[in-house]
Amino acid sequence: MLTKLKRLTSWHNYIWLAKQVDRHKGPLLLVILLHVLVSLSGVAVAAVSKLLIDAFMAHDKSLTAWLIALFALLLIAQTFANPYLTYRTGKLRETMSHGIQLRFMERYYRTDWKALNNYPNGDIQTRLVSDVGSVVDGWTNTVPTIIAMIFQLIAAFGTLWYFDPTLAIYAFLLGPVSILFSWLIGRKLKRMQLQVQASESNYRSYLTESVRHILIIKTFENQRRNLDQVQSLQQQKLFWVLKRNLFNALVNTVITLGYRAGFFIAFIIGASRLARGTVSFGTFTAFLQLVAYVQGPMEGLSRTLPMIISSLASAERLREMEQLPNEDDRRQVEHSPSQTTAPIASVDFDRVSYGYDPNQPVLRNISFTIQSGEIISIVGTSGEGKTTLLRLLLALITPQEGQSYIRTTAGEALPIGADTRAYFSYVPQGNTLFSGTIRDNLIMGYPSATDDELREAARSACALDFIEKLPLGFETVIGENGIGLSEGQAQRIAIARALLRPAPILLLDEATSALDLDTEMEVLKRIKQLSPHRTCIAITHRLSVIDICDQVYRIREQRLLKLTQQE
Ligand SMILES: Nc1ncnc2c1ncn2[C@@H]1O[C@H](COP(=O)(O)OP(=O)(O)OP(=O)(O)O)[C@@H](O)[C@H]1O
Repeated sequence: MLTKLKRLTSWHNYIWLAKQVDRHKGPLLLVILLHVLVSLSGVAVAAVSKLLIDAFMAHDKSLTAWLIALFALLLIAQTFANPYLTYRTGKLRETMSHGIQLRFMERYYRTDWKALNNYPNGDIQTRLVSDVGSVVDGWTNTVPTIIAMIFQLIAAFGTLWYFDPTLAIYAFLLGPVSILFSWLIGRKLKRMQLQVQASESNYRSYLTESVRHILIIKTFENQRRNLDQVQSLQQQKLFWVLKRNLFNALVNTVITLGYRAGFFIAFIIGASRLARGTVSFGTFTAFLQLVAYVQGPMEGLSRTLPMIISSLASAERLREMEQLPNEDDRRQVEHSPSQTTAPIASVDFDRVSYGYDPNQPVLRNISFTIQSGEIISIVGTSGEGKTTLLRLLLALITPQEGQSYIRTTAGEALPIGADTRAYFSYVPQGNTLFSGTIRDNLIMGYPSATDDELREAARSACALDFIEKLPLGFETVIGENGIGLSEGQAQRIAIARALLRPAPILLLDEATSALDLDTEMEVLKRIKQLSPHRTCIAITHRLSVIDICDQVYRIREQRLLKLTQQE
């Protein structure tokens, strides 16, 4: 925990926070300026009110007229400045958080896939929404408020000093003690803020998962248990939120006590001096307003501490994501292989070993050569490492030992990495459709596909018939995860999506498991007849499919074995 606290206040966080505002300096300066002007206008109103009362008392008509006009002008300016400030702050907050969120997502997509496995969806969402919000609030609210308060404090104290130095000193009394006190207890507050954020993340992660798995919760009649768990996480969150709030309330009480005591003493002294005639009515009126502008900022500055802590804690959490390793991007290729790369000759693995935990290999010393156009089947019992092999091909994970290449007909050997993903099209296990139309889903890997290409891919995946029977055809809107379609239909759309992408190697991870045997055979035959031929690596549990494959491999005890016809 102590190292966490040290990290929180490390200068890296301040530098990171400063970088976030780089592209918004102009609008931020405007917001700060408006904040300062609004604060100073309060002091100006107090000063003018004093001069106006004194001018009234002195029966100075021309000065009174000028001051009335100035007084009205200031009040009108205040009325319009506030809504304008709210508008500008709102705009800055939105543009800033959109920018940070966009950069976060860009970075997220480049992050090593395995490193992201440690972060549940809810946690990522908390960082993306709450933490970005807290960082942006720090810039658009806390920083301008602090600067404006400092200006207000100096101006109010200076004005009061000018009118009556003794009253100024009383108004200032105890303020610095409050500020010092609040900064001293800041350390404890930091610890609580981190706990609040951690409990918030756990809670969100659980809610996200519960919503995603509603079907399982209902069918396993797990509602009560689930609600109990929600309640228990709520209690944990409540505990830390209340603890922090209680602590904040205590601190605020002490600060307010200092503030009130200062006001009380200054008021009594001011009133008695008014009675004795040593201060004017005008000065006393100004004092009543200015005392608030001296003590208000001091109180406010003490109260900004939790906001600063919260922004720092969020900066730390967002930086943590940025520090995750990048996936291999030695040669980022942003184009499709059909346009710029030579046709492939083969995919080669040379003594590749991999384990999610390096001490426990899932695959060991795997070697194979798959020639272009071949259809390969990989079989093996559950948990042997078949999906892991596809992940290695897609460079989602990197071998701990050995080499893997794509060889082109031009004789190049391209090491498999993030950039060689352009050679692959993939149908993962499970339902991976997005909400949107069927067309939106199909063109994901090939946005410029023509209608004919779309229909051809759907036909090859045995999906055209049922799509055309839908009233809106390819424009039919489906829900998240393909809600509204049967499992087999969703699978055929996922296959069509992969076929449409102009990539020479097709990876199927139990992609036909929800299809009946005839449809499965039909889909695989059509893939085999595709022109140009594609290399296809299919994981399957159905031995009947094996007949149409050129090679069959089995994974057993971490090894890859080539099966002969007899086996
Ligand atoms: N993200 C991961 N992190 C850690 N271990 C993992 C991860 N994914 C898989 N494993 C482990 O790696 C091993 C191989 O898993 P893999 O998914 O490759 O098996 P599989 O042969 O495809 O199984 P199935 O036929 O059930 O899909 C398993 O022991 C599994 O627990």
